[in-house]
Formats: sequence, structure tokens, C-alpha cells
Amino acid sequence: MAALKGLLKKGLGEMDFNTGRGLINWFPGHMVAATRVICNRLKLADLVIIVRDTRIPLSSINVNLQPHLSAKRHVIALNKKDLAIPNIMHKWVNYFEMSKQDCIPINACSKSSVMKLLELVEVKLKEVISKEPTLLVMVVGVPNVGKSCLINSIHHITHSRFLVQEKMKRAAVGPLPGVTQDITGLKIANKPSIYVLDTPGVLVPSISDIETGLNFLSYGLLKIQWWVRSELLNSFGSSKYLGYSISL
Ligand SMILES: Nc1nc2c(ncn2[C@@H]2O[C@H](COP(=O)(O)OP(=O)(O)OP(=O)(O)O)[C@@H](O)[C@H]2O)c(=O)[nH]1
Repeated sequence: MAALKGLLKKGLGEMDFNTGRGLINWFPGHMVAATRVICNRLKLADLVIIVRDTRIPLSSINVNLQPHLSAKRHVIALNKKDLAIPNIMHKWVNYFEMSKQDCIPINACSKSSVMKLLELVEVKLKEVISKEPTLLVMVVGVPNVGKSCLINSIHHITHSRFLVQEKMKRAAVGPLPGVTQDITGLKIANKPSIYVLDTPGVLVPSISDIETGLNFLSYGLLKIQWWVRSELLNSFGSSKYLGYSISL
């Protein structure tokens, strides 16, 4: 454990990390601002799509934002289902269903998969859809879980409903976390007007739990030099951590 901490310190020391008390302390400026803005916008949201990584659905959350998200009408989109092991994914779906949470495994890059998510969103919005002229849906999740990819698929599915001047830009997508740094909106329906907001991926200021930290590193949700990541995985044996999330 001491060797691991030393390794983490060495790797993380080369980055712009803060001095929080957790094992991993990383909180770039845009995340501070984004966390504040997300909390403010959440008050206006009629529904939140909480995007998580299907392979690590319990780790790929922001524990500080989670109480605010759970308090809103929400659906959990378990993304990157194409990269998950199917029988483990089904166990996770059962887990969420048993805890009475609406969840759906998706591949954010696939239109048919995202259409199923939109159907679920429509069902969840049913009670407000006839009462409000404008509805707001927020897409929230930690970095690199696929929020912008999801927004782009929603854009593809819905853009034919609008006149050219009403059409909005696509979101930027990238293989490294931290691509989205602003909140951007997309109109997906008229009467009532429904807007979807893409938000920057925000992490907690400090990840103190080693398994969560390793899951973030293994699945690319946290930027870190490749050699630190491979050293960490060698030290622990990646298979243990790849299998960790499902040991409920
Ligand atoms: N295989 C697979 N890759 C995906 C999926 N969704 C997203 N990706 C990839 O994951 C990476 C991150 O996707 P983004 O949409 O940029 O993630 P984000 O959550 O917006 O990231 P931030 O901007 O850091 O908050 C990109 O390389 C995507 O192509 C998916 O369902 N399956």
C-alpha cells in the first residue's frame, strides 16, 4: 500500500493536483465553476439523465453531486454497453431495478439505443409534459462517460424536427476526459419545447477510496500518465479491478 501511495504521489505530483486529504486530489478550475453552475441549473431541470459507465456503475459517479441528482426526477443511462460483459451488465440492471431506480443500458453512439433512452425520458416526463410550456433535461456525469456522444446522437435523432435556423451545433467529443467545459443546450422538441443540456464532466475534489480511484484510471475517466496507470494495474492485477465492481 505504501508503495502504491508513493507511486500515485509521484505520478499525480506531475499534474496540477490540489492538496486535499484524499489519495487522489484533482480539481481543475473549470470543474469548480462547473459544479456550482450544475447545482444552480439542477433547480430548473425537469429531469436528469445521469450517465454512468456500465462497467463501473458505482464508481463512475460524483458522490458530492449524487444527492442533488437523486432528489430530481432522473433516469440512469448505463453507457458503453458495447464494452461491457453482457451477463455482468444484466446483473447491474437487476441491481438498479431492485433498488427502484430507472436505468437503461445504452451505447451513446448508436441511434437505436439512444431512441430507447428517449422513450424512457418521455415516459418519465409524462406528468409534466402537459403542464409546462418548456421542459429542461440535463445530462450529467463524470468526465469521459459519453455525455457529448449521447447529446450528438440525440441531435441526430431530433434535428429533422426543426427549421434550419433553429438547429443547434453538435457537441465536441474526445477520447480524453475534460473535453466539455461549458454547459450547452439543444432543443429536441416543440410543444412543449424540450431542451437538453450537456454539462462538463465533474469529479469530486478528492478521491479517497483506492478502488474507486483505480476504476477511474482503468476506464479512462481520469487523465493520468500512461506509465503510472500501467504500474498501478501491474501492482494490483488488472483482472481483480476489472472484476471488482460486480462483487456486490
Ligand atoms: N465504445 C463506446 N465508446 C463510447 C460510447 N460513448 C462514448 N464513447 C467514447 O468515449 C469517449 C468520451 O466520450 P465523450 O462523449 O466526449 O464523453 P464526455 O462525458 O462528454 O466527456 P467530458 O467532455 O470529459 O465530460 C469518446 O472517445 C467516445 O467516442 C459508447 O457507448 N461506446
